[in-house]
Amino acid sequence: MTVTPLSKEELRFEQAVQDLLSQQYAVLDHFLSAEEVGHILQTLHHNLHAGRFNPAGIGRQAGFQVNQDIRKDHIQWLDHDHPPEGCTVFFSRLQALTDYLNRTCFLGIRDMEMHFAVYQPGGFYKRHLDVFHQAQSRKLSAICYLNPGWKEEDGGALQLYLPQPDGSERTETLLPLAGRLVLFDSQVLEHEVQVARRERCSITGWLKDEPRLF
Ligand SMILES: O=C(O)CCC(=O)C(=O)O
Ligand SMILES: [Fe+2]
Repeated sequence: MTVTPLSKEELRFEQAVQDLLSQQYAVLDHFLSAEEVGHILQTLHHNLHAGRFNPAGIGRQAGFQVNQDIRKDHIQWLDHDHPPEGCTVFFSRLQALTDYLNRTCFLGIRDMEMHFAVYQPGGFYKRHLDVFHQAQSRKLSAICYLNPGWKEEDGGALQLYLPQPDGSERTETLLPLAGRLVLFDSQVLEHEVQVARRERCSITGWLKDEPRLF
């Protein structure tokens, strides 16, 4: 029997699988190159200045509300079947990762929902879980950051709260570095976005085990 060695990409995906299994989150640095991030940022800023972003809310459908004491970012939903200019590479790479997760972990991911997010200076998102009663289909949260030259003093870190087997909690602090993809278990991990001191941009969304109904 011949065994085909894993490609460089598959090796990275395999590491992400191992990290997800062992610690419920994974970080893939350089998921996008600096140039790819630059192209996506151009589209994001174009859409932002064209007024295509809305204040983000919490909850779904009838339960939806905008509460700027809890979260203070603006978002634009993206159609991954027709990605905006510059975003095709992001969606195809995320799809390749999703296919790998389905093949190796039987996660049964069948859909994704993604939006651009912008936190202006002073923006934050307090500690929360990404699943609502109406959105149990969210399996993995996926966030890809678009912030060239981000430094610790710029704030805006993602703080993950990791439950430990002994009942205690460990925190992990991740800077929103350009090209970095963070994946974590949407059902389990509470997290927050610390106050950003400069504009903080990302593509944020969820890998889901139910297809869209419309
Ligand atoms: O941007 C981040 O680091 C996390 C965003 C987040 O938690 C969310 O949109 O639900
Ligand atoms: Fe979240």
